Amino acid sequence: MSYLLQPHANDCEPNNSSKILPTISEFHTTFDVEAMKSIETGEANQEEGVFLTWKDLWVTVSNGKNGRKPILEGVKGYAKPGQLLAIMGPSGCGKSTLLDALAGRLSSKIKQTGNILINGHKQALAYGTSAYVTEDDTILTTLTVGEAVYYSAQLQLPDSMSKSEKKDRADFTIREMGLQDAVDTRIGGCGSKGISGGQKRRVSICIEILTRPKLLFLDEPTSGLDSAASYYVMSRISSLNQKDGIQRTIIASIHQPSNEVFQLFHNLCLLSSGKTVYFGPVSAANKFFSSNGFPCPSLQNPSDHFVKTVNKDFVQDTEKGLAGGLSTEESIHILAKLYDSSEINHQVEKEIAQIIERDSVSMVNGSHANFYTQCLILTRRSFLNMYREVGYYWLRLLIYGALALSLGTMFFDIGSSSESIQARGSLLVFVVTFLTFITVGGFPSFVEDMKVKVAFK
Ligand SMILES: Nc1ncnc2c1ncn2[C@@H]1O[C@H](COP(=O)(O)OP(=O)(O)OP(=O)(O)O)[C@@H](O)[C@H]1O
Repeated sequence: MSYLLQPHANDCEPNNSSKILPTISEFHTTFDVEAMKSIETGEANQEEGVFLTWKDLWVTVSNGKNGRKPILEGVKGYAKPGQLLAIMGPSGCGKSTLLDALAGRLSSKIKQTGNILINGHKQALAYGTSAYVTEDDTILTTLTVGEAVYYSAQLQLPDSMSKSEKKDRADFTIREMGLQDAVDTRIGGCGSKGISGGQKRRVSICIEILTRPKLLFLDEPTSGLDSAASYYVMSRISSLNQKDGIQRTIIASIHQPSNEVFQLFHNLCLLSSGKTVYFGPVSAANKFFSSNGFPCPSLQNPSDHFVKTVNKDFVQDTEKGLAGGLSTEESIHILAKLYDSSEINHQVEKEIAQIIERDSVSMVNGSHANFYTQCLILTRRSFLNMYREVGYYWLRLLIYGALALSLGTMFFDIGSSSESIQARGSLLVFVVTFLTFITVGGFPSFVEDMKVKVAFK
């Protein structure tokens, strides 16, 4: 298992330039007791990873009176344990839709046909086997990194695990994502600076991998990050399998990976207007493009070249051009046709057939905390959030104090005559109305809290 202790050559955190490579002692703490236990007992090897295949996948949406508009047009592909698949393409080509379809998250208004098979069978993903990291980081900004992950662990992990085991899992996952130095730092948001964008992405991923899912979907994991931070986030994700011994299947939609990030992926699914232009090994993509008349110019990032070649949103300068001065539309059409008849496509079809034919174990449903524990944890987390939010408790307390003082002076010593009954009534109506209106002010905070709770499902 010596490879487990090999740090990645460029594993550096951009916000912490003094710490270019983790020290040996850090690596020893990263691969701590939990990882070693699961590796020693062979726990990870006993359980099979998730093989995902999809074929003839069509996704359509209603287009008003004009019938239905296709978003994905008969795409196919596969994802295997221990491998990273990148879904790439120009904006609006259907990356998120494909990811949502594979994760079973499409809304009921969207129609989907075709075969999506998990371990060769049509089955729903069992609880705890998959996780989906959305593009937006839905984390409570008032919590520290440690608190956010620990509360999540208490909510998501089963009651059969003790509190200390949940804490250990949370600590281990934090170290896995390289967040140990930021554990006591608040997440922060607009108005209160907290952890960096890259760290925020890693906290979101941390929360999602707490249940040790074997299938991980990531929607734009590097959006909004500079190239160094993107590399750091993606290299952490790609090294997860080596760290805890779980052979994860990782599928990520990604916009503009740097060359270093691109090389971390095993397979590439390149889409254009919902059609597959290329699906196959990342290492073979360059050869496929160059042998078909679209060589990557020297000094250009291959992934940029692929996306640029299949992007028809902007008029290309055909003189400078794509191969032979073709329009982008024609180039995409040619590439898609050449791919269909290519050896890579045949290999993909063979691979899909082999995955479907394999003998596979059906997935076991995991469990999460029971209703009572969830209520308790959510109340505690919500209280902490409101306690730290200045505008929630403390500003209100100040307003209530000022109001009590002014009402007290106005209605001081109103006596016990019959006129005072009317004054008492007015006071009561005013106080009730005021309290009702000020309660509405707490609604935005409640909505934020709701988003985080929904994200846990
Ligand atoms: N529910 C929907 N109703 C109508 N059109 C939709 C719906 N969902 C997606 N689309 C359309 O499908 C296309 C693909 O959308 P999708 O979000 O998958 O693209 P994307 O490749 O992820 O884009 P980006 O990279 O910009 O996030 C877009 O043109 C979008 O407008």
